[in-house]
Amino acid sequence: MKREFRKKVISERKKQSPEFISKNSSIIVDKVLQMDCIKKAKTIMLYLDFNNEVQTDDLINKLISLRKTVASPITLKEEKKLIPTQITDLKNGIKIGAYNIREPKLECSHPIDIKDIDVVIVPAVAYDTNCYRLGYGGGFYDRFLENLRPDAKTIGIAFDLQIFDEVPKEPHDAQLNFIVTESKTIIPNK
Ligand SMILES: Nc1nc2c(c(=O)[nH]1)N(C=O)[C@@H](CNc1ccc(C(=O)N[C@@H](CCC(=O)O)C(=O)O)cc1)CN2
Ligand SMILES: Nc1ncnc2c1ncn2[C@@H]1O[C@H](COP(=O)(O)OP(=O)(O)OP(=O)(O)O)[C@@H](O)[C@H]1O
Repeated sequence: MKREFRKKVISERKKQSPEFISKNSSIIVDKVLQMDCIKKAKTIMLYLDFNNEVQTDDLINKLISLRKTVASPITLKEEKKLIPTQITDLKNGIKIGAYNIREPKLECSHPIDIKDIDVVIVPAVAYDTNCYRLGYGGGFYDRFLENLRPDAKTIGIAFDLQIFDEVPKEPHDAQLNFIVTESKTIIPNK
């Protein structure tokens, strides 16, 4: 169920043009920067995009220039773990990591205590209209989000084509506080 759904959405997203991806990413980034929880946050974790995900480089640069502490995950494939690690410079502090996804170089930086994170901007393959998320199938974010401070906020960013009335889900699947797309902001209805 999850597998086929994933494949379908990933292939649909892959078909989008570079212009579509960059134009809509920039709309989404502007909306995220207006959010209250982002304005208030001191420490923000967000992903480095791959495979036509909503692009985050501009958002990272803006948050750094606003003097936020910005962290991205280092992925430990075997342990199925994400290590949030500070980024101070997207140009020099990044290398290619697990699954060919860019990640911070640990030698240039240091891990961030998960309890210091105020907001996490989460990647996904698909979301439903009640803010449940379907990821790539590693369970990385489900495990990670369980250990956040209870008052930390989670924001999913995605294109409209990734939003469905319902996605296949299991009891461990995370429900986020907000989803932001190029056309709307969604909050849970229950
Ligand atoms: N930008 C970004 N970073 C992220 C995630 C994400 O969704 N987006 N992840 C969200 O959790 C984690 C990585 N999760 C992933 C899990 C599986 C595959 C994947 O391509 N699997 C292949 C098998 C590849 C292999 O084993 O080498 C497959 O399923 O065919 C990719 C990413 C951590 N970092
Ligand atoms: N909190 C958790 N604790 C233990 N196992 C988990 C947890 N979350 C997920 N898993 C396991 O990890 C595997 C992948 O989960 P799932 O298919 O929900 O991943 P996903 O949310 O799509 O991926 P990701 O979070 O990496 O983007 C499943 O076998 C699931 O049982």
